[in-house]
Parts: sequence; structure tokens; C-alpha cells
Amino acid sequence: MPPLPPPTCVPPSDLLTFPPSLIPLFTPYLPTPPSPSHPLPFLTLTFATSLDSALSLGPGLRTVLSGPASKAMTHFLRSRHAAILIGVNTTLADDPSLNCRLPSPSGTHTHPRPIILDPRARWRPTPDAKVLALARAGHGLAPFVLVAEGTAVDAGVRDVVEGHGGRYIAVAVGEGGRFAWRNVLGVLQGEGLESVMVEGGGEEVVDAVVLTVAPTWVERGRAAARVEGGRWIPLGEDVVLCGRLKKD
Ligand SMILES: NC(=O)C1=CN([C@@H]2O[C@H](COP(=O)(O)OP(=O)(O)OC[C@H]3O[C@@H](n4cnc5c(N)ncnc54)[C@H](O)[C@@H]3O)[C@@H](O)[C@H]2O)C=CC1
Ligand SMILES: Nc1nc(O)c(N)c(N[C@@H]2O[C@H](COP(=O)(O)O)[C@@H](O)[C@H]2O)n1
Repeated sequence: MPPLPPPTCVPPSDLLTFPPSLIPLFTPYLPTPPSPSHPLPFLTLTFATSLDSALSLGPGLRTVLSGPASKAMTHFLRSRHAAILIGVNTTLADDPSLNCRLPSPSGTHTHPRPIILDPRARWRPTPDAKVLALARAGHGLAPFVLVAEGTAVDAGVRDVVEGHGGRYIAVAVGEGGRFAWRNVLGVLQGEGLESVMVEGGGEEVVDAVVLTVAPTWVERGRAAARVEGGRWIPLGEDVVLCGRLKKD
């Protein structure tokens, strides 16, 4: 494969808009650099959930819960984190892009490094996988895939990922074949990645949370009902949603 182009801004048709006036709201929760008292990468837990706590319509179904404004907010977070981490089921279900789709004033872009937790090497991408196609075009970075020590990775699959600038990294697993989150953060630290946004998981090492709640209920396979024109009212440390229900 020819050398990869330098990361650039994504094509204008893919761009999202995040108003600069909103940045101060999120600034207190953005990553801080590692310090002697907090040497591991900063971990932000972020995901979007429905009112009935669903992340998607069902296993293997890519589901849009976030509206355009909160989606743009997560891309602002992507612009401020060195890495973005997902599990292999999400990779298989969503064929995600995992790049940053906000305009970049300088024309060059710092996309987050995608990290995929795939202990048993179940992801078998072709060059058509979105995350690889974007890396090839210079509109994102190829992923680092964390596999369990001793797991054999198909040579052809490894070539595809590494040919796009990605890597396979072997990590020790504990009982149940899972990585300890501190080990995952240790790997990222070793790769010079100082902050990571995790789309679900990592509870024991979380530094900040930025969660989106979409005013909708889902039932297996379909969006069931939505609150329209609702209002979220902060009351103490809770937030109360008032609205009228629009049924399908
Ligand atoms: N609404 C949202 O913000 C998000 C929605 N999703 C949705 O969630 C669904 C997938 O979620 P899940 O099934 O929970 O799967 P997942 O994407 O978290 O993948 C689970 C798999 O990842 C690996 N994994 C996760 N943690 C690990 C650890 N500590 N050590 C080793 N391996 C680990 C294992 O292979 C595990 O089977 C998809 O439908 C996706 O669209 C996913 C992320 C965000
Ligand atoms: N913030 C948010 N809102 C939703 O409604 C979602 N479904 C997700 N999903 C996560 O974002 C990834 C998709 O990213 P790309 O748009 O393909 O870059 C997906 O894989 C989930 O991790 N997030």
C-alpha cells in the first residue's frame, strides 16, 4: 500500500457543527495531562442511552439515539481525546468511523486513535471497513486492536490492519478472559496516548462522565415512543424530564 496521507479534515459534506459558545460548558470535564498523582491516561466515560437504558435497538443493530447537537458534542470530545475505545461487538455491529468530523481551523486534524478490545480476535476487517477506509483517505486513524496474549491473529487480517497504520497489541487477560482496565490504560500510556473516551465500560478507572440521554424509549427492533418538545430541568444533582409523549 502507498504511504498514508497526513490526517486532514473530513470532507465538508460529512462535517458536523458544534457552536464555540458551548465549549465552556464542557471545558471543566475535559482531560487533564498526566501528573505524578494521576500518571495513567485520563478516561472519560461517554455513551448515549434511551430513557429505558438501551444503548441500541438490539444486539448487532446500529442505532441513532443522539440528536445532531449531542452528536456534534461527542465529536468535540473526540477532538479533545487522544484515543476512543470500543468493544468488539460495537465494531462488528456498527462498522464505526471513529474519527472527528468537526471542521478544523488549521486544516489539519487530530483524530483520536481508535482502540478496539477484541481479546479473541473476532474482528476480521477487509480494507472496506470504514475505520480503515477513512485512515487510507487521511480522514481518521487506523485502530489499535487489543487481543489476549496467546491469541492467534490471522496473518491476512493483521496485514490489512497494519497496512493502514493500525496495530495488534497483546494484553494479559484475567479470569473470564477480560483485560483489567488498569492494564488497558497502561498499554495506552505506553503508546503515548494520554486520554481516552470509552463508549461504555471502564467504571473502576473513570475520571469524567459525559452521558447523553435521548428522550426516547426503544423496544427490541424499533423505536417505540418519543418525548417531543420536552424540557430537562436540573433539580439538585438530578435532572427531571417533562414532556408529552409522541407515539409512533
Ligand atoms: N449508544 C451508544 O452510545 C453506544 C451504543 N453501542 C451499542 O452497543 C452494542 C454493543 O455493546 P455490547 O454488546 O455491550 O458490546 P461491546 O461493544 O462492549 O463489546 C463487548 C466485547 O468487547 C470485548 N470487551 C469489552 N470489555 C472488555 C474487557 N474489559 N476485556 C476484554 N474484552 C473486553 C469482549 O470481547 C466483549 O465480548 C452495539 O449495538 C452498539 O451499537 C455501543 C457503544 C456506544
Ligand atoms: N454518542 C452516540 N450516540 C449514539 O446515538 C450512538 N449510537 C453512539 N454510538 C457510538 O458511536 C460510534 C459510531 O461512531 P461513528 O459515527 O461511526 O464515528 C458507535 O460505534 C458507538 O460507539 N454514540
